Amino acid sequence: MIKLGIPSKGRLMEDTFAWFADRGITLARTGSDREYAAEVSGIDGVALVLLSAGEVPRELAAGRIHLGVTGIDMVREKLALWQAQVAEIAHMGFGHADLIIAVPDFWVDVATVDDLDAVAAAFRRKHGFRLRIATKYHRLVREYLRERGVADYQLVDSQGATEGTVANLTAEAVADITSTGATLQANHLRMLSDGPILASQATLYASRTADWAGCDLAALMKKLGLENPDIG
Ligand SMILES: Nc1ncnc2c1ncn2[C@@H]1O[C@H](COP(=O)(O)OP(=O)(O)OP(=O)(O)O)[C@@H](O)[C@H]1O
Ligand SMILES: O=P(O)(O)OC[C@H]1O[C@H](OP(=O)(O)OP(=O)(O)O)[C@H](O)[C@@H]1O
Repeated sequence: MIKLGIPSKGRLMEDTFAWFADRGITLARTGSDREYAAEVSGIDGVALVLLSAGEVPRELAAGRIHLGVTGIDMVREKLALWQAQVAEIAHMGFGHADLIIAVPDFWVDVATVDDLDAVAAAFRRKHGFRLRIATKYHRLVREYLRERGVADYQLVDSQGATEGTVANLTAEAVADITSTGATLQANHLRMLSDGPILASQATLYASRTADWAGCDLAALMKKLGLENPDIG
């Protein structure tokens, strides 16, 4: 059996169901709204596992699921050497979101990462502690700022409602996902103009560590109209 892990709720789940339905595979939740059980029809040998989008990378890396749907941001944040552990099979064309850094609107002198760097040094001298950036994307933000030579900052962990941290005075800036920009605007934040740290969308991944014996991946790929991936 190929174990296919998909997000258990929300738009990501609905859009995943629709993406597979367009290709002749019906995924459906069974039981009550609260029961995380599901079934697959239109192809044999595939079992569905419903789980949080954030857990899909770990389950793929551990080989507990063969295939999984989640955002590119989730995989690159959670798996250090993601290419060794998973293969990107298909970008699915939904769940588009950009990981960005945003600062308060009234920081009129800060438009770019270079400006943020300058302000960060001044901030530390003035306040005696490093400028705080709230995020749940620790790995991606650290990597990005290191590559740009920004060092005078600290990350503050925020697993949700990240844009609220500035008004709550627990951070001076945020690094989070944005789609329409409405949440940033409502919280009086403005993204830096350098472009996103990462452009994410929902993606179908295959595990390189799972035991594929007895799994007919070729049949599934054919049904989905995709090339057979090299998962080594
Ligand atoms: N506003 C948005 N528009 C489009 N995609 C988004 C948006 N917010 C988050 N996403 C994407 O949805 C995926 C799941 O994000 P989310 O943070 O909701 O996952 P999660 O925390 O694992 O979910 P759960 O609430 O089940 O724990 C990520 O890949 C992210 O890029
Ligand atoms: O640019 P927008 O269209 O406004 O979307 C961006 C928001 O969507 C996500 O939050 P989500 O609703 O998933 O909740 P979260 O705060 O728990 O992450 C993300 O973390 C932003 O807060």
